[in-house]
Amino acid sequence: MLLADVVTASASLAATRSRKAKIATLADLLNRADERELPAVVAFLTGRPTQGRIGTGWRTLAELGARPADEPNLTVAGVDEVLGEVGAASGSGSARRRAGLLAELFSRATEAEQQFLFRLLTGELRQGALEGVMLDAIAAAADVPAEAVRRAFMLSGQLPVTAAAAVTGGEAALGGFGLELGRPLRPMLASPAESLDEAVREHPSAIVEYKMDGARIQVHRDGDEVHVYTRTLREITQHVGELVSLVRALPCRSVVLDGETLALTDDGRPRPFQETMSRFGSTREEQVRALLLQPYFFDCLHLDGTDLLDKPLRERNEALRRVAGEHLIPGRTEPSDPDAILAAALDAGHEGVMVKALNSPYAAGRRGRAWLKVKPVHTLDLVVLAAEWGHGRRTGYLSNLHLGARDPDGGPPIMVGKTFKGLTDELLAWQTRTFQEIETHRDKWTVHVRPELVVEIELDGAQVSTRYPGGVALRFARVVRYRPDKDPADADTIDAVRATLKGAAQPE
Ligand SMILES: Nc1ncnc2c1ncn2[C@@H]1O[C@H](COP(=O)(O)OP(=O)(O)OP(=O)(O)O)[C@@H](O)[C@H]1O
Repeated sequence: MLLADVVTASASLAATRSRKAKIATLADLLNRADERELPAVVAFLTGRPTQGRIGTGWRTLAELGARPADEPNLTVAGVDEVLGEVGAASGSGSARRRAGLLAELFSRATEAEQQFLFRLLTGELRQGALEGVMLDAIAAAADVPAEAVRRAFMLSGQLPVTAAAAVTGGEAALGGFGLELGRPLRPMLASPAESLDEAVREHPSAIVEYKMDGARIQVHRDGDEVHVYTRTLREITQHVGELVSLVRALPCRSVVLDGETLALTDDGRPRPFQETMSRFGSTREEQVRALLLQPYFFDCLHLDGTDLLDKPLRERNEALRRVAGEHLIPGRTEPSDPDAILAAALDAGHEGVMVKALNSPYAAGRRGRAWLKVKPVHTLDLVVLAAEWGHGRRTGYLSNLHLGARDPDGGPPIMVGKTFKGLTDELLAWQTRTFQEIETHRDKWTVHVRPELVVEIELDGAQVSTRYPGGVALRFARVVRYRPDKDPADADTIDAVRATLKGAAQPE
């Protein structure tokens, strides 16, 4: 298949808002692709080359300036191979080698292909929102139930692998995906509840536990081998030695645990989220010693040879207590007084509580109602689109953030407001540096960036506005923290922003 076919499909995806039309375009393309190139086609369209990030900066690519070819002749397989070589280049002279390979690739691409490759390599094409559409397209192309595709994706975490299995082996191949020790699966997520009362009414048979203010971890142990993954399935084993030793000492042979990790202050309050996240990228010994992470487990997906994913929480809970009883998330009870647990959680500096239905299976990768979160402070996770240079004390710093909500149909983020509130001096310095690394262009006041960073914003709801394309604007927005554990695909949608309109119209 020619790269040009993928580029054309990508353009038609961008040109329509209809989910049905997108699925039809994708299914048609998948059907035309050769078995061997199918994974690459899926990877390119969802903006994630199979080789992962190639470590190519925007500037390097912009400087290539290759004259475009007249006729399309690049194949998907050919491009995939070159990107593989680029990704594999290491050691001395590797930067030059990478630039050489890319220059050669770009010189063989037409103008439209150059633009596509550029956006693919800089991560600009990465549209997690397209994932749902792609899952349905795979189901349509392979003529298998969408649920079977979704389940395989949850277990493998990889769309290209799922697509190849669906198209080559049908439902039987998809059914072959199980929980595999050492292969992380997408974590189960929660839905917001209006209030604790409402949540408890919805799940009369439930447990309530703290929603702790840390970072999600998934731990796999097989014998002595332990792996630790983040919410986005990034492996962080080498950074969290203390968690590895702790899990290795648990009374079992094999286990998969789901939980939250954080470091506490001396008086037992959560340390700032930024500090916990910084541990995920560092092996510096002094940093490790200064910030010892503790795990707080809340689910057990596998124990000693038995998969528990499809078992009800009640049963998973028993396994969890048996294997990790000393490291449970606090508060966890079948509540007689849920309000007291919520009060205690807030008192201890956490966000709120979770209410989880005892009869529910573990729905990997799903944001369902089996888990309800109750948080008194309303926040939204939004994507940073740009920032303006500050004034006065903030001269020289990128300050006022332009914020976007996710388009549920897979389009680019939709701007909903700006804020410069809540930024510490440290964050100002950090964002001034970081934004210029992911800059796409700038004008006199504003530096525009690739929509990669997710920031958590506290707000007083939204108001109707003609200033922004989504018809809504944030009210009294302020930055709570950056969310490096989230992809833009995890950001809140424009619908979630609109859902806060009502509250804004009726101040308490
Ligand atoms: N007891 C708990 N059970 C499940 N998740 C918990 C718990 N305590 C803290 N968490 C965190 O909350 C997240 C689940 O909430 P949710 O599904 O709403 O994801 P989220 O969108 O990341 O939420 P938020 O932005 O509110 O942290 C988990 O990813 C985990 O990091």
